[in-house]
Amino acid sequence: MNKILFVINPISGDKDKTEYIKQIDEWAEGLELSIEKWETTGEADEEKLNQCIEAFVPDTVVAVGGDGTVMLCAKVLIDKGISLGILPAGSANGMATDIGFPEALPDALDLILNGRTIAADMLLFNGKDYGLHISDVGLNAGLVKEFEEGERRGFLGYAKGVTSQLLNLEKFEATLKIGDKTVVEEGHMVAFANARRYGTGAVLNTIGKLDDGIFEVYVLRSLSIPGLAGQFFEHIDDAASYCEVYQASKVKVTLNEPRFFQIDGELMGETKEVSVEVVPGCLKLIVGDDY
Ligand SMILES: Nc1ncnc2c1ncn2[C@@H]1O[C@H](COP(=O)(O)OP(=O)(O)OP(=O)(O)O)[C@@H](O)[C@H]1O
Repeated sequence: MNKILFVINPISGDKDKTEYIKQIDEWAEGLELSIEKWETTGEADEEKLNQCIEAFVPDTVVAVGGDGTVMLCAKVLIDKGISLGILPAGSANGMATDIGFPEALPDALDLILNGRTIAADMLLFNGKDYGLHISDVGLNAGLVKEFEEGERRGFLGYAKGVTSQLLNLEKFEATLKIGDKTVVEEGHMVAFANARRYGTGAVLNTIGKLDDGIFEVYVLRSLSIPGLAGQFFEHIDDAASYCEVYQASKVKVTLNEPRFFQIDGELMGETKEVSVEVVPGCLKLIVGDDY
């Protein structure tokens, strides 16, 4: 019998999960399934989830939450051969959108049961932290910092923080060592993309695939209105001068001055150096029909 573990984040997206749980129960009725539900607590979840998986031994784990919940499950499932599915229920559902998971609960549940899986790559940062989606140093990580502080300082504080980030935008120099090639770039952000778009919908590249054994290093050289518009309307001009995209399986980036760094939306503080390598095909991931 197919065993499915639902990992439910009760606070994600500020959404009450009672309706999700009710629909999961109704869906499972009459199907040859053994299901279990487990709620995240926000503390030592990785360790607790590991124990839960060891005890239940599921065939599939389903993240019911946002990108943070997907990431938690992905980390725990590395090299385990257990499929990962998503019921998008966060404020940011970048990963679910990217791989074509439907937002409607019945459709997402149907995909979990009948969908195709791929052997997805993950990214390993500085030899210790895993990422699945998009991570970066510079502008976007600075905005993540303002957002996190803004939650404590209220909306006005947040707006002030974002404005100051954008008004005091300074370029930095980044030396990228990709294989035996070294390039020096100047810009506002260096992003490491296993996928194509941020949770906000902003598209970083149109060539990335989760299961190609490589990732894209995106350098935002300057902020341009056509460039920003392109990111939101998916008309990325690959020959544009405001950005550059490199493909790599391993990269070391050294900055001339420290900048904020974030992995899949989680702020890692300031840094002058980031090394990234791909961990190929380590995650069995359910994807949408059109992915
Ligand atoms: N029971 C809980 N109580 C408080 N925080 C929790 C709980 N369970 C998980 N969390 C926190 O939820 C975050 C992940 O949320 P997730 O990304 O899935 O949803 P989200 O609504 O998109 O959140 P965010 O907007 O913060 O990214 C993690 O920081 C995790 O520690």
